[in-house]
Amino acid sequence: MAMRSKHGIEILDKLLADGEKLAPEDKLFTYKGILYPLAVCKLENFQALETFGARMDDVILVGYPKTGTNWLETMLSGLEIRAGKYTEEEKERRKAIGEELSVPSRLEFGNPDAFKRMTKLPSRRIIVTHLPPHLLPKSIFKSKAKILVLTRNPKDTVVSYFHFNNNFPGFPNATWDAYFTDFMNGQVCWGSYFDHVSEWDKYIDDENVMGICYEELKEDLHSGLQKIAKFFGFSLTEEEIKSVAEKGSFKAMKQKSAETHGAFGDVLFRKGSVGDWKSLFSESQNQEMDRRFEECLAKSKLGAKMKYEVYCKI
Ligand SMILES: Nc1ncnc2c1ncn2[C@@H]1O[C@H](COP(=O)(O)OS(=O)(=O)O)[C@@H](OP(=O)(O)O)[C@H]1O
Repeated sequence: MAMRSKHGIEILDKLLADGEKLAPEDKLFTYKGILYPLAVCKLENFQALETFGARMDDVILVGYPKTGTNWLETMLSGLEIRAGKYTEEEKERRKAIGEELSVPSRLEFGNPDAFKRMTKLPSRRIIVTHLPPHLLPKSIFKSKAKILVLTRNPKDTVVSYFHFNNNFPGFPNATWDAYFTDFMNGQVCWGSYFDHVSEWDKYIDDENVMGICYEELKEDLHSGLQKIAKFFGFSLTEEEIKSVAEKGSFKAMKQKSAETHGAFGDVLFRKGSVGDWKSLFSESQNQEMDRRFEECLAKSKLGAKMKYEVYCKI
C-alpha cells in the first residue's frame, strides 16, 4: 500500500474537496456521543459496520487520529508483502483488486458500501481504524484476529491534531486554546483520546492484542518492526525488516507523499517528531495535561509505554 493507486489518491482528493464544500456548522456529526467529520464518514456507515466479517488472519491496526497510523500502515504493508513472499504476479493481482475495489483507507471511512468491498480482498487483509473497541464490529473480537494498538503521547497528539484540524477542510477551524479545551473534553473527531487509550488498555493483556507507541518507533524503528513481525507471525529476515524500516523514515515518506497520498500528503506529513508540543503548550495547559495523564493513564500499560516522564516533561 505504500504506493496508493491513482484511484486511492482520487479518494483522498475527494475528501479534501468534500470538506471544502461544507459550511463550518455542517462539517461534523455525532454518532453514539462521538464527533466525526462528514466529509470522511457517514452515519449509515457506522450503522452498517456491524455486518463486517473479520477473518482470523486479518492484520488489524488501531490508532487514535494523529498517532502515526499512516506510518504504521505503510510499515505493516511492507512487512506483510515481504512475509507473504508473493510473486510479482501475485503482487500485481492484489494491487489490481485493491484499485478495482477502491478500498477506503480506514474501516469507518467512505460510504456504507466501502468496507463491504473488503470482503473481496484476499487474505491477509490489513484493516486500519481510529475507533475505540466498543464501536468496532463484534466479529473482530470473535475472530481472534491480531490487533496492534498504536498510541502516541497526548501532548504531541493534540498538537498534531490541531494543525491537521486547521489544514484539513473537513474540520471547522479553531484557535489553539479552543482546540486544546475541546481535546481535553473529548469534543474532537473520534472522541476522547483518554477514553480511547483507557478502553484499549483493558484488552492489552489479551494474547491477540499488542501495544506499540509512536515514541518507541521513533527511537528504534527496526526493533519496533521486529516486535510487530513476531506478534503477527511474519517470517522475515533481518535484511527484509531493514529494507522496510529504511522506507519508514519521516524524510523518505514525506518525499514520496505526492505519490502515496496526493495533495493530502501536504497536510499529513507535517513534522514527524517527538516534543513539538513545546511550541504551543502554555504553562497552565502543561499542568492540566500532566494532571489528566496522572489521573487517567499513568497507571495503565499503554500509558507506561509512552515514557511520559521522558518525553512530556520540560
Ligand atoms: N514516517 C514517519 N515518521 C514519523 N512520523 C510520521 C511518519 N509519517 C507520518 N508521521 C506523522 O504522524 C502524524 C499523523 O498521524 P496519522 O497518520 O495517525 O494521522 S491521521 O489521523 O490518520 O490523519 C503526523 O505527525 P505530526 O508531524 O506531529 O503532525 C505525521 O507527520
